[in-house]
Amino acid sequence: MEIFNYLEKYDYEQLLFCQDKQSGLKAIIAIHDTTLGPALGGTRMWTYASEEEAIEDALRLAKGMTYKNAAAGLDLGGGKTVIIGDPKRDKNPEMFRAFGRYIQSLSGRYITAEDVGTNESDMDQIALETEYVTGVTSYSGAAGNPSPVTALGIYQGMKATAKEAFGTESLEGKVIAVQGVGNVAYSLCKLLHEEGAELIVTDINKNAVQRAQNDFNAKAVDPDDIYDVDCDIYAPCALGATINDNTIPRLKAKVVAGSANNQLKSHEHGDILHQRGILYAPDYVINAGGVINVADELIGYNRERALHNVQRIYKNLEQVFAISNRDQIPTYIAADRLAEERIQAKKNSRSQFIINERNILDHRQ
Ligand SMILES: NC(=O)c1ccc[n+]([C@@H]2O[C@H](COP(=O)([O-])OP(=O)(O)OC[C@H]3O[C@@H](n4cnc5c(N)ncnc54)[C@H](O)[C@@H]3O)[C@@H](O)[C@H]2O)c1
Ligand SMILES: CC(C)C[C@H](N)C(=O)O
Repeated sequence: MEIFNYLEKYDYEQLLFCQDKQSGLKAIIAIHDTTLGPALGGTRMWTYASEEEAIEDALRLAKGMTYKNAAAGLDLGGGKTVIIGDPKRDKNPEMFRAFGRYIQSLSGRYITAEDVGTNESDMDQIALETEYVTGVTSYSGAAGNPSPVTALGIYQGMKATAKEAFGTESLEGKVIAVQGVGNVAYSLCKLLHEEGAELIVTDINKNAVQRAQNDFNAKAVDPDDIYDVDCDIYAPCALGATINDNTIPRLKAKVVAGSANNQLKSHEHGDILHQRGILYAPDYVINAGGVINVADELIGYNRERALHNVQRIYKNLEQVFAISNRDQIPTYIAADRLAEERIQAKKNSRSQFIINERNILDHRQ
């Protein structure tokens, strides 16, 4: 990968490599854009096949956070970290403390939180070294695990998408295929089950599947079969790029709405969904509940306010569908426009986030 060419092409600000031999930390922090404020984005721990794959993931996820935070109306820029390693085998507290010191060295340009492979205890370790971490449990007024709130946002967004696609927001009796029943999707399935939706689930983790079968009467299929099932809604809630050349022709759903980041393998797959009349709820608009929740920590966490703000996802999606209908464009382009307009408006008055000016962190107690 020609790194500077890539950074220039998608206008990234910064890419950092952090190494700590003692703890085994190998982290890549990508800061995409800090026009709206400090970059907030989670830390993913994953076993990447190569360093290049890890860099690419950090970069793609960081850009997604810029758009997510902008579309959610937050005064925050976009960044993300990936830690190379197996979260089940390679984690240790010292690793997250070393990572915390690297975050601290950025003086607030980047703030972290949970993502796939990391949890509240990891954030608590990071918090021992830096204040620039959210989703922690270790002090009063902490937001804790963002996943249930992300699930609430997906649920709201799925209802808005169903209203657009089926003419009713009710999910009762709808058949919903859920790929990956981890932290977010378990809470999502609970809400869907309570509303009377029929669930078909899959996961590479058999225990996760079993739990969904027991708790929500879900039907289970093998991981690769989820694309072929007869359903109304496909909810990708595992990893990214599952909307691609191989899977689109197999989808029976009229709606794609789930929690995974970077669901489209590339932009053209958003075009193909549009041409086929499959309504796509842009990933970073529908899955913003978690970041809206942890961002509230920065101004003194208030659960009621955070949950109230998460309800905005319904309206944000209505706005995306309205732009898409008005301009006859795919929903992913409509969402990008929404986010880019907000960033551009701010850019007209100032560019990068510099810590020594008034900003969202001023409220931190
Ligand atoms: N946790 C949050 O608050 C949050 C917020 C926004 C977006 N997201 C995104 O939502 C997705 C899920 O996040 P999570 O926190 O629930 O993660 P998680 O790790 O708890 O759950 C993911 C699940 O997907 C399963 N999985 C992985 N590959 C699979 C495959 N090929 N087929 C089927 N199942 C597979 C895993 O076994 C796991 O159970 C991720 O893409 C994450 O980036 C999460
Ligand atoms: C809680 C958030 C800061 C991070 C979350 N994993 C996301 O992708 O939105």
